[in-house]
Amino acid sequence: MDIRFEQAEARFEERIVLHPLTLSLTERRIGVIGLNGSGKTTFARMINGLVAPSAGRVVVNGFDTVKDGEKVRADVGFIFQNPQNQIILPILKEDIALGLKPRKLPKQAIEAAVNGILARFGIGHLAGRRAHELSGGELQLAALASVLVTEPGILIMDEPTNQLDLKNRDLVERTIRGLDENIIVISHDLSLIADFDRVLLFHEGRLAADGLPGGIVARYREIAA
Ligand SMILES: Nc1ncnc2c1ncn2[C@@H]1O[C@H](COP(=O)(O)OP(=O)(O)OP(=O)(O)O)[C@@H](O)[C@H]1O
Repeated sequence: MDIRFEQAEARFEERIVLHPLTLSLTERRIGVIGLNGSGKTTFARMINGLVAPSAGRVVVNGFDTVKDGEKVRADVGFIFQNPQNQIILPILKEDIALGLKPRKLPKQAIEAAVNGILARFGIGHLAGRRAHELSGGELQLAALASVLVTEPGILIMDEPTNQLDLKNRDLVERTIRGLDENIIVISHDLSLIADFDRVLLFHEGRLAADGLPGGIVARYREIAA
């Protein structure tokens, strides 16, 4: 994974939400923390080009997120804060197959990929279920499956354990820990990122601290106090 922010800034209607940021990310598991409204989601959305920089640029694996937006989005999977927004088609296995449609694979290959990804997350029994019937934890695992079936090189998750009860939170946390993919996780759940390779702390639209989880979480506690 090679993500570069080069003096990249984000503004919404003249208001700076992310001050110019220069940063290179190569670690496999990166956590992003900070108070509400500190700019975390905006930062994450800039990585897959959902938010275009108002100045500077963001380059992902050699591709500019604006000029080569399609290539970047094919390689950067994004799991939104509300997994309900992730599942578009009513039946889970149909929704997961949808992500593979652009590849024009034979029917059997699509079926094998869908069954394989559902099995990987232990939700094969939910294949024929309607998305709105799933519990919060099941929905989060389904969202993971729907994004990872396309094998993105980088996976971004925006508060993946936010709306979950303790049981589902543990399940989703364990699942995230078991992922082999390059991941960037925004989280208010500090235990989730406690053993990550690098943590970024945002505060008032600036990168306030950057390093190993222990020191950065301590700094966050000072800011929050
Ligand atoms: N599309 C938008 N238009 C206008 N303002 C926006 C937009 N998206 C975000 N903002 C503003 O930018 C600031 C940073 O928001 P952002 O969602 O990046 O923060 P965050 O750290 O992810 O917050 P949270 O932890 O609450 O999800 C906020 O003040 C927010 O209101």
